[in-house]
Amino acid sequence: MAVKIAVLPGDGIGKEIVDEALKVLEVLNRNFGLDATWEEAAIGGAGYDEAGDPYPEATQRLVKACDAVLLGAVGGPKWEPLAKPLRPEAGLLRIREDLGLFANYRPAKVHDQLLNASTLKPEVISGVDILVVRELVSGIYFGQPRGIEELPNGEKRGFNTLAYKTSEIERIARKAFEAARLRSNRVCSIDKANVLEATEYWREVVTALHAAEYSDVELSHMYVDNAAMQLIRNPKQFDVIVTTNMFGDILSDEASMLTGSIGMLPSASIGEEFAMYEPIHGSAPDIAGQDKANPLATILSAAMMLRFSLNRPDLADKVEQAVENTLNNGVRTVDLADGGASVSCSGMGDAVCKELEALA
Ligand SMILES: NC(=O)c1ccc[n+]([C@@H]2O[C@H](COP(=O)([O-])OP(=O)(O)OC[C@H]3O[C@@H](n4cnc5c(N)ncnc54)[C@H](O)[C@@H]3O)[C@@H](O)[C@H]2O)c1
Ligand SMILES: CC(C)[C@H](C(=O)O)[C@@H](O)C(=O)O
Ligand SMILES: [Mg+2]
Repeated sequence: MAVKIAVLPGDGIGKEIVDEALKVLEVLNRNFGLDATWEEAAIGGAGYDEAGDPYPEATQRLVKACDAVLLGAVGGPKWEPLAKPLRPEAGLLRIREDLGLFANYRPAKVHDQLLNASTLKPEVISGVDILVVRELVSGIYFGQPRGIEELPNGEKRGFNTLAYKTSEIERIARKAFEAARLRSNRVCSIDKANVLEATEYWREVVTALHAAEYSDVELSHMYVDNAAMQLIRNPKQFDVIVTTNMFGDILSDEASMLTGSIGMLPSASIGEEFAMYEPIHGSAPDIAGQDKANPLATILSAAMMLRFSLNRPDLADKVEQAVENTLNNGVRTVDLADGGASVSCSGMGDAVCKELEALA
């Protein structure tokens, strides 16, 4: 079946890493019977430069006409002086909201070949397989009121609102319980219920839903400060983590370091109707344009896209196997090389394509 992908490279290393994922899709088209086409559009700083809008109308139309969206990354110092709504990050938040992508799956799986890329002890991280399920379209990122205002005494203050409705908590918790049933059947819900009412209520709703519909799944609760510590102390205690937008943002970057590099973590953002796939990392301005970013998070995001949106779990398995084989061969981008020999971003993409071709 012919499928169409909206490709949004974005800024910084975005184009470099997305190009490598597209090479992988080309191999699948050529050798594995995938029938995918794609069309590129601008988002983030590129959208602002092209159309004065970080989520241009043409991009809005394209993403809704496609079977899935593949995104690189947005942001960079060039756009930092702009007002918040014009900044690249606003484009990313708007596409998530516009497409209703409330469930963000961020798997942190340790590859044993990369044990020495992590600063943590091998016995602590070997076998780690965590799925962070992050709420993506609500919480403090979207709560109203927000802003920077002047107080009567002339002092200024910045403020945001953290709020969660029952329906928003239930739908993300449901996704986490359902994911857990297909894995090790454990969910840890992470909150700050001891201080923040919005997450006190989060805990209450997760607990009630669990009792009503998912009592076969083992549920625990943890405060986010403890969770940040436990992720480093004993990450294997976690299977599925479900948490709020901001805590999920922070904890998934932390979890990525169990795998050796933030360049290893893919993600899928899913709603009722649309889905978008992107690495969890940003546009890495410090290495942009140097062909040294790790493209594996993006290639693995494309694998998630094949599995969840393009109805080709068989090809997702092949791509993941090709990545595994590439790592087995000792191929490393600089972030994974532990001071040893490394390949470029495109070198890593080529190596994965070669392994993929060998699986045909
Ligand atoms: N989803 C997104 O598009 C996204 C995510 C996070 C940050 N951002 C934006 O990206 C810009 C830079 O943010 P930041 O520096 O805080 O975070 P970042 O994730 O871009 O980079 C953090 C560090 O990780 C490294 N890194 C990131 N991706 C890598 C990869 N694939 N291979 C090797 N190294 C990699 C970078 O070189 C940098 O040292 C900001 O404008 C920020 O808002 C965008
Ligand atoms: C760039 C930013 C808006 C984004 C977020 O905070 O969600 C990023 O950090 C991410 O993790 O995708
Ligand atoms: Mg982030």
